Amino acid sequence: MIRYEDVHKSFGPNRVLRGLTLDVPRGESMVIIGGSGTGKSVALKCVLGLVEPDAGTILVDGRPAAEGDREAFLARFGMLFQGGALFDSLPVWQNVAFRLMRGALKRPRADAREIAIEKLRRVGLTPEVADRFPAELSGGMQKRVGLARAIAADPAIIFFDEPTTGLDPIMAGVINDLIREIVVEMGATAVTITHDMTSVRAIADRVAMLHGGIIRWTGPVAEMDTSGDPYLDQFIHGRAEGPIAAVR
Ligand SMILES: Nc1ncnc2c1ncn2[C@@H]1O[C@H](COP(=O)(O)OP(=O)(O)OP(=O)(O)O)[C@@H](O)[C@H]1O
Repeated sequence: MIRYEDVHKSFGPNRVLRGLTLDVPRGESMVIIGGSGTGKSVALKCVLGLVEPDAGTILVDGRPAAEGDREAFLARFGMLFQGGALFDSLPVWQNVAFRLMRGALKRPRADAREIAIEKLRRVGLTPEVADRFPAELSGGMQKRVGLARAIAADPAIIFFDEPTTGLDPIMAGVINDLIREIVVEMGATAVTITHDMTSVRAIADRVAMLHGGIIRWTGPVAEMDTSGDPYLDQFIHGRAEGPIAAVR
């Protein structure tokens, strides 16, 4: 479904992606892990055309990601951004229905509102929340609203960028479980970036570790603990000592 073939990207002298090759199979949940600044976000942005690779190919359903009608291409994606990225000036339901009220996915306002309320319910929020503003909600509720927005248009592919950052462990667990349930029930292809190993175990079918600009290890989440890869072992156990140099 998503295939990276030898993708390279530098910013000036900073060689971030140095031959990224990775397959994300259709309907699977892939979690990308790796240290800060290793290029996880850059890798996702390359798929969406927000960053242009210097070399290599990215295919989505066998077709180059950068080709064709951009709006139709993006309409297939749902995204949950770090920090929720809600519009403060819009009530919750309009945040959820944002993409249903304009562009390729536009539909009548009443329908958009109805879908927003249904998606809010799916993430455990009551219809009363629909007319409130994001600033009136807790961080956990805002994250749920972001999740409802990500699934509003029933996307085939969903990107989750650090979905549990800033949440307490219990709320993080709730969001992890919701993500897992929703991805399974929608049959969506999901790519998640996270530092949170609890999230990895809750969300992933497969894991890919990005280090040194390449995929250092990838495999089913069940094989992560017995990979024998010293980089992966150091990362999943959070050890300061090991082949990955910790910057102090
Ligand atoms: N638009 C840009 N211009 C210049 N440098 C950039 C740009 N975007 C990313 N970078 C650099 O690319 C590197 C990788 O950044 P990226 O945000 O992908 O890391 P990450 O693995 O997602 O990190 P984190 O886990 O901390 O979010 C960093 O060194 C960053 O400074």
